[in-house]
Amino acid sequence: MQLKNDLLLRAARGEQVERTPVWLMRQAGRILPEYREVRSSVSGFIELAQTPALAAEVTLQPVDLLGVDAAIIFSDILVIPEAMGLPYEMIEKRGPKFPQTVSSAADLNKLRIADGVDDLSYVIEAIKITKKALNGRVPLIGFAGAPWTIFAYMVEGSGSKTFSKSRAMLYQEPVLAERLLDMITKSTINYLKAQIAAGADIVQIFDSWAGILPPDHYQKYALKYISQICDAITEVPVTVFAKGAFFAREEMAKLNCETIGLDWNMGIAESRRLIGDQKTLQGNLDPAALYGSAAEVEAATKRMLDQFGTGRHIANLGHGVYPDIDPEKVKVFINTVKEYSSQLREKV
Ligand SMILES: Cc1c2[nH]c(c1CCC(=O)O)Cc1[nH]c(c(CCC(=O)O)c1C)Cc1[nH]c(c(CCC(=O)O)c1C)Cc1[nH]c(c(C)c1CCC(=O)O)C2
Repeated sequence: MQLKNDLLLRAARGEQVERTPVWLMRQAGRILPEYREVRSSVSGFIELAQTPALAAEVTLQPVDLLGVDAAIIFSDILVIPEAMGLPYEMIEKRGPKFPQTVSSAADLNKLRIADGVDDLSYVIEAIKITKKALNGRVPLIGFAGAPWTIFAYMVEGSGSKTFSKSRAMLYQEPVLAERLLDMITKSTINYLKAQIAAGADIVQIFDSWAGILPPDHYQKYALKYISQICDAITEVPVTVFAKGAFFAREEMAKLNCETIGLDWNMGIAESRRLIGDQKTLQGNLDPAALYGSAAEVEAATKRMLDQFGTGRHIANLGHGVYPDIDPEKVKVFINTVKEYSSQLREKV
């Protein structure tokens, strides 16, 4: 179906756009009272994510209520370990927890490569329902975690300040680590292809824990596998967001992807210089900027847009929106992008 608003896809491919498209990482979630209401009607996050009609409903909320230029399917990156045989729990106010983890070949031998269709049929179903309900209004973003970030959760069993267990495995058991990374990569390719077949118009790979690896390990244990995913996904544009990987920007420019996400520590002009003009850049307002007054949010958003200019850009925050941000401030961010980026193009 022809999309009515395909700004995001055109910007990703480097085509001319009338204004900069805008969406927010983690837009489907706790910032909206409407989300919390749906969430409270079920036992918790996992039940919500596994009930396709409700997952579709909360995916649509930011499109209807905030006016973003894309929907992102409501799910989590941790559905992949679960589909491989390592279930997770989501502990209220604390985050994800894996009752079992991977620390030996015996643990790894119990896992399988996810096929992405049968194992994750609830996500696929949610995508189909969402696409129908969107009726072409905006594109739908599919996503997955990057292999390194998924590996880190599977080995560690939860979030961590240092991820020292998962980093230790790279030194102590590199062959085992590579086997696990390879299984995650194959599962992720299957999963992203299933999302695309169900209707995802673009996919994003989240490498949230990129920033804890040294550059040589990032190349060997992270980018190598991201690169395999980028090469395998030929159907739709791909965005790679590697939080904290400022040291890898030149290497990332070589990936077979359309868009590179920037976090808020990454300088915009410097990133453009390192990455070149063959990629679209996505980001990168400090998520904490939305704690400012409406006038401050507007000013900060304009400064960001001035720096990106009218080149290849998708506006976003530098990481996910914080749960206690006032949705009104999110609207100021979105509306400023829409209005000011149109004005910038009228000037040239
Ligand atoms: C690292 C990571 C996770 N999940 C995700 C990442 C990568 C992005 C990033 O770096 O933030 C990605 C994710 N998680 C969720 C989405 C939904 C789509 C969206 O709006 O972006 C996406 C894209 C829903 C969610 N995932 C989670 C929630 C909150 C659960 C709830 O409603 O109680 C939501 C809406 C839970 C989650 N899931 C995860 C953590 C650490 C937590 C707990 C902390 C937190 O709440 O942010 C793992």
